[in-house]
Amino acid sequence: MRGSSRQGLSVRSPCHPPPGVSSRGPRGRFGRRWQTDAVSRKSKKTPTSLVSVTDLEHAYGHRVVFDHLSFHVRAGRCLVLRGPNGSGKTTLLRCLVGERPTSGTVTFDGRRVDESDPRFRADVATVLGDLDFFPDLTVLEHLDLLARAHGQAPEQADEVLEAVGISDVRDQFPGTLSSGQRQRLALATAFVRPYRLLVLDEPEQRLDTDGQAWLAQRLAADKRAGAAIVMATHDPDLAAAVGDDVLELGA
Ligand SMILES: Nc1ncnc2c1ncn2[C@@H]1O[C@H](COP(=O)(O)OP(=O)(O)OP(=O)(O)O)[C@@H](O)[C@H]1O
Repeated sequence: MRGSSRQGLSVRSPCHPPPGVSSRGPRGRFGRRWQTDAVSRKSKKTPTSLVSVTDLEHAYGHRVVFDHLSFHVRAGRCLVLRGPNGSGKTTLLRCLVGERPTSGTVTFDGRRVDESDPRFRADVATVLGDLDFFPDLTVLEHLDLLARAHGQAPEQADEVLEAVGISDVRDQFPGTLSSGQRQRLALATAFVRPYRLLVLDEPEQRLDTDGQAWLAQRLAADKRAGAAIVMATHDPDLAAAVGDDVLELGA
């Protein structure tokens, strides 16, 4: 565990605390760039809080990844998770979308998160890790299936393909795509459907410069449209372009 002088946020790394720092003391820190009221030691549940996290802890066996973590995310805001490899960003994102934490609560729109709840699934889009695509569905067929499942017009898949910049591979199978094209397809699976909360794990990875710029613009537009975003990223430019609040996990 490194660093302990923190403004109220509790994040714990898997490592040992330094001398004088309680193993249950507050950890993590606010980024300086984004003054925030969305991340606080004590979660303030307001009518516009879409996501509320209260006293969250997650451990793998005896290894505590974080504890005493409380924050909330409002509609139209983006919370950026930062921190070195292994600091717990993915684990936290997974807890937001249904992985059972060791203790603490996560609510979405006032209800405890339950990934089997159709309302939750309708409202929350995720791009977490490398997605498993059906090997014998084309790029277009994947998006078409998702668009229809979420009640979208048939042309929605084509529009998103165009927007994400992979319309030229629309008839290819996922196994034939480059890694950057796969990432664009992964993002398209979220963008082809409506959502109130978007949860992203390093969405910038494997994107070229144009793709990164487009992604930042798209996420900014999502916020203006009222979506909440929680995003782990190692890209300071993307964080600066989209983030309103930042939660740094230590290591
Ligand atoms: N299923 C698991 N079983 C045991 N330990 C795990 C498991 N998943 C993650 N961990 C451990 O939990 C810690 C946090 O992992 P996590 O993937 O959340 O980190 P991260 O901040 O997302 O890292 P990165 O920046 O590399 O993506 C790591 O030490 C990791 O080894």
